[in-house]
Amino acid sequence: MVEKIGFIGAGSMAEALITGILEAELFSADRVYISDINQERVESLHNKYQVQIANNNQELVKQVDYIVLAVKPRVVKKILGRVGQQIRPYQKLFSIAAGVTTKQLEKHLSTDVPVVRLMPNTPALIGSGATAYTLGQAATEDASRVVKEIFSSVGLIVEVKEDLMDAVTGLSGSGPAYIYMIVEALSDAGVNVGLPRKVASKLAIQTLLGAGEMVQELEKHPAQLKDLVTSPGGTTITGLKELEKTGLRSSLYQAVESATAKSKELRGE
Ligand SMILES: NC(=O)C1=CN([C@@H]2O[C@H](COP(=O)(O)OP(=O)(O)OC[C@H]3O[C@@H](n4cnc5c(N)ncnc54)[C@H](OP(=O)(O)O)[C@@H]3O)[C@@H](O)[C@H]2O)C=CC1
Ligand SMILES: O=C(O)[C@@H]1CCC=N1
Repeated sequence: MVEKIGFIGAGSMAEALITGILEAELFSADRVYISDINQERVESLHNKYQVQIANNNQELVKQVDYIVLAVKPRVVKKILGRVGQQIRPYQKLFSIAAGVTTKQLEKHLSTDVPVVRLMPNTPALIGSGATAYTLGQAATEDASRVVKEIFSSVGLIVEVKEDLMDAVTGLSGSGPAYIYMIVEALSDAGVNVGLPRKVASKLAIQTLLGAGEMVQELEKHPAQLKDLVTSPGGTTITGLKELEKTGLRSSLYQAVESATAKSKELRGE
């Protein structure tokens, strides 16, 4: 893209997105700007990716077309209180802060600044992210087109109504961590029954990848694919019985529900 993109907050998620968009060659490093209160962090990302350093958030806003707000939800208000009025209608504000609504963001801006609230996830780092977005009141088809172009370069992107953004945060925003925990637990479980750690980890990861790809490619209901693994009176049904007994399904329901509630709480209203 010929436009410039800048990240206010150069933490984990900004790094995942920067890596993904550079890898996808959507932006060159001379068109990507970062600013962060942590100067060590800024230097480290600059050295690693050759992205441009803005001395502060005000400088960044002056330099770029697209501003990605990638700070923790609790500092959004303070930052936009300082730079919000500087943002011009030809620019676009993309916020990835969990819980913070487009209305809350728009309070600090001129009424005609396009705002998009997004919820990406860390696999964007390797081009396998999942992002949902919703448009603010001044965001038109043009904002939608730009968001799709940028975020489809790092994975899947879907538009949802704003009242679903907290649920997205509980499911796919936080979801990679649930899956990493499952991989770790499966690998430990393999070690528990005698497999060497490396073998157990490799098998756990590939099983997860294979099952994920299969459910995506075959477009079958996951229960149908589960049935294919499950021989009558066999090993799988014995394992599944344990997962039902110990409540894997209800644990996941509960995790997504609590994370969704937390997303709402983070907006501080
Ligand atoms: N991590 C994830 O998987 C995802 C995160 N998000 C959202 O992205 C946002 C960032 O999350 P994440 O990357 O994990 O958080 P991080 O804490 O890793 O990154 C935020 C960065 O912003 C810096 N910062 C704090 N205050 C300012 C300021 N005034 N100006 C500029 N930079 C500042 C922080 O510095 P310091 O640490 O010194 O405070 C930190 O380096 C959050 O709102 C989160 O909800 C969305 C999707 C997924
Ligand atoms: O844990 C968090 O609050 C952020 C939002 C989604 C993923 N990480």
